[in-house]
Amino acid sequence: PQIRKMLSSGVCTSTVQLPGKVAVVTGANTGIGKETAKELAQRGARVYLACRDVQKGELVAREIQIMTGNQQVLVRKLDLADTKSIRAFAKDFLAEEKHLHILINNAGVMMCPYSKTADGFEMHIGVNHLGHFLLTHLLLEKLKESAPSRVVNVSSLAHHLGRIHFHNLQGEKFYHAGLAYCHSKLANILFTQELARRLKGSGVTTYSVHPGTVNSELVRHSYLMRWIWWLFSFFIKTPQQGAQTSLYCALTEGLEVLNGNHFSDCHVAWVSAQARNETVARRLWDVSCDLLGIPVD
Ligand SMILES: NC(=O)c1ccc[n+]([C@@H]2O[C@H](COP(=O)([O-])OP(=O)(O)OC[C@H]3O[C@@H](n4cnc5c(N)ncnc54)[C@H](O)[C@@H]3O)[C@@H](O)[C@H]2O)c1
Repeated sequence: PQIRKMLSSGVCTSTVQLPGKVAVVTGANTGIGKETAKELAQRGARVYLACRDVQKGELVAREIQIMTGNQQVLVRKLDLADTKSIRAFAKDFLAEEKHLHILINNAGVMMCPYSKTADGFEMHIGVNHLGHFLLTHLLLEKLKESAPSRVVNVSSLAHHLGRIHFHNLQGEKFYHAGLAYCHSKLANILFTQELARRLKGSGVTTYSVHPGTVNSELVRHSYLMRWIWWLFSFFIKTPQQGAQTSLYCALTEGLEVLNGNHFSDCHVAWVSAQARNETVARRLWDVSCDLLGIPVD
C-alpha cells in the first residue's frame, strides 16, 4: 500500500464542505464515478447517481448512504446511448431540483465492438461525447442559475492519439475500437475548451480531467486490456485514487482562473496540439448541435 501511495501522486486536499449543494455524477455505480459520488456525499452534498442500470445504482446509493451517513444520495435513470433517456433525465431533474452546483460527466465506454446508440451514433462518440454534450446543454440554465457552479468532463491521456475526422465522426469509413475511444476523449477536451469560452463571465466554469490509469471495469470489452490491467493491477490507481482529480476540479477554491484547462494528478496538464485547436473545437460544437437537433448559436 505504501508503494502504491507513492506511485499515485495527486490527492485532492480541498477541505470544502458541500451542505446545501447539489451534484450529478454520470456513470456513478462503478469505478471512478462511484468514488467521486461517495466523496461528494461525504462532504454533505445531495448527490444524484445518474446510471444506466437503476438497480445497480440503488445498491451503490445504499452503500454510500451507510458509509457516509448522508441519506441524500439519489438514483436516476440515465442512458447516454439514448437521447430520449437523456432528455427524460434532464426534464425530471429540472422539475425536481432548484439548483445544480456540480456536474461530473464521468460515464464512458472503451473499445466496444462497432455498435450504434439508439439515435444511430457510433457508441464511443455517442456516449462519451454527444451524450454528455446534450446532457450539459439541457442542464446549462440550471448551472447558470446556481453559479458559482462547475462542469467536470472526464477525458483521458488517450486523447493524444485522437483525431476529429469530420468525414468519419461515426466511423462510417473506417473503424478501430481503440482509436474510436481516443477520438471521443479528444472530443471531451475540445468540448470543455469551447464550453469554457462560451461560459466566460457566467459563473459556470469547466475542466477536463485525466484520472490516471485506474483499476476499473472500463476495460471489460478488451481481453488484451483486461489482461494488461490485471498484470499491472498493483501499480495502477484504485478507483478512489482515480477520483481525486475530478474532485480537485469540482472542489478546489479559486480554480475559476483556470477555466477550460485540462488536469491530471490534481495539476494542470499538457494536451495535444489537436486538443488546442480552436477551429476544430468550434466546428465540433456546431456539428454536435446539428446532430442533436440543438439550434446553433
Ligand atoms: N480506468 C482508467 O484507466 C481510465 C483512464 C482514463 C480515463 N478514464 C475515464 O474515466 C471515466 C470512468 O471510467 P471508469 O474507469 O470508472 O470505468 P467504469 O467502466 O467502471 O465506469 C464507467 C461508467 O460509465 C457507465 N456507462 C457506460 N455507458 C453508459 C451509458 N450508455 N449511459 C450511462 N452510463 C454509462 C457505466 O455503467 C459505468 O458506471 C470514463 O469516462 C473513462 O473514459 C478511465
